[in-house]
Amino acid sequence: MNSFINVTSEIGKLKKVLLHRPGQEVENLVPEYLGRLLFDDIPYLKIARQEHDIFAQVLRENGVEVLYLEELAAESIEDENIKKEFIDEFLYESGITSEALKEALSDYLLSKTTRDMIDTVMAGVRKEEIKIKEAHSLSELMMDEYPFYLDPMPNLYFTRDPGASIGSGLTINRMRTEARRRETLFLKYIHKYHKFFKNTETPLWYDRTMPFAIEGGDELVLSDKVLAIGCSERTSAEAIEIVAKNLFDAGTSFEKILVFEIPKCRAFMHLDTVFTMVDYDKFTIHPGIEGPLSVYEITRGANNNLNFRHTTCSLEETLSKALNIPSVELIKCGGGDLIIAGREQWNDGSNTLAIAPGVVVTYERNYVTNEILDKKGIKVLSIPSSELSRGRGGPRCMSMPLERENLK
Ligand SMILES: NC(=O)NCCC[C@H](N)C(=O)O
Repeated sequence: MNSFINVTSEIGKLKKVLLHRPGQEVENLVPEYLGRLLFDDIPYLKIARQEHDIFAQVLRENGVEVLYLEELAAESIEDENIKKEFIDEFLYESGITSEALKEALSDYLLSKTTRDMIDTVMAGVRKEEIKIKEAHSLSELMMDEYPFYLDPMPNLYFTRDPGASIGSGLTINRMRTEARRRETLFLKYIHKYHKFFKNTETPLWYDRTMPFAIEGGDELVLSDKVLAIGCSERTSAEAIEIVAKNLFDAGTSFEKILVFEIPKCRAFMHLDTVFTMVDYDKFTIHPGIEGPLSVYEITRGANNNLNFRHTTCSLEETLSKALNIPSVELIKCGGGDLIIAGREQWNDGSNTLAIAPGVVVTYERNYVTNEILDKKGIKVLSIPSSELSRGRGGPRCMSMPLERENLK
């Protein structure tokens, strides 16, 4: 049976991608909760949307079919029973324990069209939006200062992280932080109920119910044989092992998982904050990551076990070996200049989205890195990014490829 997913590289011509157009969830960001919601500043929604629309338009103009998470999610739960199942699960995962509140929120959500309901759960529900009929408990009676019944999910426009396409399957991830954990519910329902997936067989290499954290920004498909996964602030060694085991057990083309141990801090967040592939032999990199790296290789072992090997090669050597080519070129964000690299890295200068070999989408504000890429023969399609960049993610973070052409 066919799968809806086909991603066997980071650079093969992009055919289908999943995005989320920033919505009211961004307007529910307030300074008090920025840190917990993983933002450093508040984007101006109107402009963020214009920028995001340009991103989608650039993709379309280059032959990419753009699908929206919010639309697919709504289409998946149109059936009344599925909608109720979704709401129950969503409220449970949002920590709603009081029966009266659960009822009030369910009624409120069910009174909307499915698409409005999806937008509402994404945006969050403020306390003033609903009335509880009658308080049955002290906690219902005592309204504390916290403004939301359901927290907003402002990170949804980084569709890269809740799931990842690998080969013909998906990982639906367990997000490290509470702030992003419910995001993966949408993918669960899409994978289970959407018509695109219904008559296909799309295996899951990882499932959101598993206890170990993994995020898509750490998952890079270097080729149909080699995966790179960052063991990072967001992704654990245990989850990587499970993904490796499932890929090998299913008899996929993947032969090796390279586990990059990267510093566990926000500046390095995910592996795709540190490097992204832009052409057959070219990568953009965070200048801080060049030195000898701790990399672990996972391969198939005897009796369905995994083999592990620790190496400490340079990034260059590791990547050229992985791709089976004589050498790779590492293009430093900001040309390696301390100030420029610092500034452009802060705005995701190394986080490019390749839409074909040697063709990338980047933020236009990273003009020094963009010029360097251009001089190296890379076609750079840059998009405005004053507001989108405030969420600390670039074009790769804002996109989840569903289908790429296989490389010849
Ligand atoms: N792959 C990525 O690096 N995604 C960027 C996610 C940014 C978001 N504010 C977060 O902290 O999760």
